[in-house]
Amino acid sequence: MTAGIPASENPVTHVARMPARAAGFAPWPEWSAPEVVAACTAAGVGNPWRHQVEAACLAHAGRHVVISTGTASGKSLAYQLPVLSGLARDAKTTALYLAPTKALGADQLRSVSTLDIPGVRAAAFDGDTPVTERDWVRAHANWVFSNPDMLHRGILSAHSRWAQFFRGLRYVVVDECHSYRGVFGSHVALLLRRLRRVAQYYGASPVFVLASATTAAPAEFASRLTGLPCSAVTEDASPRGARTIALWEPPLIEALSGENGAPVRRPAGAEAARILTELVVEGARSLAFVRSRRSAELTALGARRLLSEVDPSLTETVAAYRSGFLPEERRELEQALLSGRLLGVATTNALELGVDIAGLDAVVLAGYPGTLASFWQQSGRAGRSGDEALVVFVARDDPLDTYLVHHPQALLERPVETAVLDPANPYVLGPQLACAVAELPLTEPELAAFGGPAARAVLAELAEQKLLRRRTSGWYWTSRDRPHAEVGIRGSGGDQIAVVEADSGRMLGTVDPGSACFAVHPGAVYLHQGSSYVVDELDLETELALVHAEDPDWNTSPREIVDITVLSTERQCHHNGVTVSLGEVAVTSQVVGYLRRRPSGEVLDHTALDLPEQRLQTRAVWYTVSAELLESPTGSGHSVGTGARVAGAEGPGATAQAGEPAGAAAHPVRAGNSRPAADEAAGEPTGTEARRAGTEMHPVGTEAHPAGNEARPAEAEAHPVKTETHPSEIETHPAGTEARPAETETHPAGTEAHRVKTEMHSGGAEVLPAEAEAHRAETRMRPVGTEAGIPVGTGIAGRAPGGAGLIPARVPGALHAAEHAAIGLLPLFATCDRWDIGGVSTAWHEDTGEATVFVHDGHPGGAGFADRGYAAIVPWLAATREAIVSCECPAGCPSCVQSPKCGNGNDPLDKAGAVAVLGTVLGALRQHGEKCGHGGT
Ligand SMILES: Nc1ncnc2c1ncn2[C@@H]1O[C@H](COP(=O)(O)OP(=O)(O)OP(=O)(O)O)[C@@H](O)[C@H]1O
Repeated sequence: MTAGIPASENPVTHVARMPARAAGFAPWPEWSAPEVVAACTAAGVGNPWRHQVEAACLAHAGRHVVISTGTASGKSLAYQLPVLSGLARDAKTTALYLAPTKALGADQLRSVSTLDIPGVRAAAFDGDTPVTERDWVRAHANWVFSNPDMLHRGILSAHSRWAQFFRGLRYVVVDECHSYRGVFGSHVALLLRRLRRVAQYYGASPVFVLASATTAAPAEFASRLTGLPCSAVTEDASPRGARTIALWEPPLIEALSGENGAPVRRPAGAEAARILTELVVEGARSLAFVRSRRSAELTALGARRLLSEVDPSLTETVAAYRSGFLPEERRELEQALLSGRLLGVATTNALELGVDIAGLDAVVLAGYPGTLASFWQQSGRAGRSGDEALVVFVARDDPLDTYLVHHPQALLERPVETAVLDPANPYVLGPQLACAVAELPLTEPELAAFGGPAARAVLAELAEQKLLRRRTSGWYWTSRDRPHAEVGIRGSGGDQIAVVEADSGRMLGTVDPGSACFAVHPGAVYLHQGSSYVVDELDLETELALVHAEDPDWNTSPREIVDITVLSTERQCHHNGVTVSLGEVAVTSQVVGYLRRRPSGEVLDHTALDLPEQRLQTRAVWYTVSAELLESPTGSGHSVGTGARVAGAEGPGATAQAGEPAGAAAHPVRAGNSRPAADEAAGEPTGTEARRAGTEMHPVGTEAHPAGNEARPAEAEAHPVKTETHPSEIETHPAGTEARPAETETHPAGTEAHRVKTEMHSGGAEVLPAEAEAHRAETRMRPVGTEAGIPVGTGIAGRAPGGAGLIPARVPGALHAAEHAAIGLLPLFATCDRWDIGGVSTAWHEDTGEATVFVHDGHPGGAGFADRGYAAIVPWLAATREAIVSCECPAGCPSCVQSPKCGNGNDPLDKAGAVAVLGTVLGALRQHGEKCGHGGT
């Protein structure tokens, strides 16, 4: 695969081999219904694997259980066996199956229906179920396949029509439960509590059977999600072929320079196309996972083009995942791959779930899929018993990907993360409690399931709003209208902005109101099911965005101004000049214009916009560094380029910063992003989504924004996020696309970027104890000290930390760069997408009185990400610093400190300064025994 690549450009940073595993069997449990065993055997499952039997027996015995094993390990049988046996034995028994996507639900329904067990009447009840069939399902189906959205709007809201179904409810299956994270996860957690309450009302207390990709602490997570004590089955006894995993960092392209003259790497999608070509030529059946549908098309196209040069007869063996796969199309694809008619398929993560493809020869992942669970789920598609399989992880231009290819242990040896959710978020609790009370009056003893005191406070507020009434016996819904339609469980709630095609009147999707100015501002490019639209008008009052179909060869990225205010500080620790805090903040932002950029990164123009200010009240983690510590020399006596100028530091903004440090406070640097960043697969069935890519017109740079369009480094297109918010289950794609940061335009700062290299010194690059090992690993892979001009191995464990040695003019760029990278790395600790979070950095903040870097949740009320950041502050910032140091670029590029969505055009950014600041902050935290946080995952 690396044939033809000069040794000096070898993109492979690490190779690992995972041994084969033999199957472990267990006998069919004696309680299994013979007809179920017969049907499974006929379907090819002769003997169940041990973990299947273990989980099935727990469920049968009435214990809530989560099965958390690898890809294609037969998790379905673990719940099918007890459920089907129960249904076959007792005519009154019923079961509910919930999937995060309609497609997965349809797949599972098909698999159950194929077994054709007498007495089992399985049926779907989702947005696609025709109204004429719904009555039949309610009256006759004994296994209902649905999704959380439909449970919320279509089942619980009208539970009396489901009385018979609820009376017999013995099992609730929650499939792919690890996808219930963030705000969506918090909603689903409360939704399941509502389900339990309603079931109880009809006299049922169902057993919950959850299936999950491998995650850390699955029992804990399942218990948090259901509110019930759950056992976990994690010993995977399915057979697996041996796999070789290669980590691949695309080389820098000499001839191209990006934003501010930064170097540019070969796009991961193009690299994946090349690898896929090689694999197809070798006759290997392969899947390439990319981050967006457009990228899937481009990758398949690229591979076909390359194949036409090598062996034209092979071009037809490569296909792209097409949007909106129907179950039959999935089956066709599975068959085509199985039979060898197709050898290579480029796909989004929509094929991660609900597809029975395993035992492939190779899987290519272009870009980190966001979570380790997804990484293993996708790479698990490769591996045939008896044969070697290959997994290639290709890094995108992104700090997290850079970190991972240089720290293989973080990818290959870390326990899979626990999904983060926060059912106590008042923004989620409020609407959920309103629905709960509207379903059935809520009594005092029931409060505990909804968070006790937090629920009480929210109920008091709802009572004040006259939505419900408090009586001695509990809380009662007063309105005749049900609140359900107003509550979007995949977003932050509130009235959604409808995105409508003006000509046809067709509703394409909905956008969260908080994201509308970013996602569907006038002029924005809006993607829906792979098609492109341009927004003509956004009317926030009538909650309408009018669009027309157009596929321009440019993307849009909004620019915004932003401010952040600390509302309360909940936790705080001080460490000699460094303070780390966790609390509530108000982020105000205003989209003031947008850039049109070509996919190459070339900026066409800037258009001003007049849109209202948005306010986001959420949670943030922030750290401050005293001026003394920033300026004082490093512990080793070296200064970090005192007097050095960073790229962009001479721009207008930087000059203002340099001259008036206090002025920086008025113009904080906004970084980050946000929004319900459900995986593409998660949003597959329906959904809306939006992304912000923010920007700021103020001197100091900005990164993203709550939900925005943004430049996606490798694919030059927006990263799809979806939210399921509408009963009709319309699927939408992230509004907006945006250019890749790899700008081809020449930037005056580009020349400066190289100057910085010679001015960097070792100071601030102190290596902290826990990082020493990482450094050693890194040293093995690349000669340290030749990268980025930043020597990295100078630290001494336990030494008193020094200052950052920065002159005031460098502080904004250093903090800005540290913030960009920190946002990129938080997903490693908080199971969020970098789009779920945002950030602001400033050389002086009026609430803290010091240089401050904020990283905040992008959802109202927070989704638990900032809390994870606080808990894992030391490993998080250490990884951030490592990611920057690992990148060989001289002065900052998208692989380390540049953000694709930086509103300020990544200016100023001071890579060496960021390393110095992070080294100093870590030094202070470590010196005080890491009392802040708990050390992370
Ligand atoms: N005991 C078994 N023996 C042989 N094949 C089995 C056994 N159990 C399941 N299978 C087969 O393994 C394949 C994968 O099963 P299934 O889809 O249930 O796995 P999964 O763990 O849910 O997969 P995913 O990781 O995609 O969610 C199916 O084709 C199924 O028929």
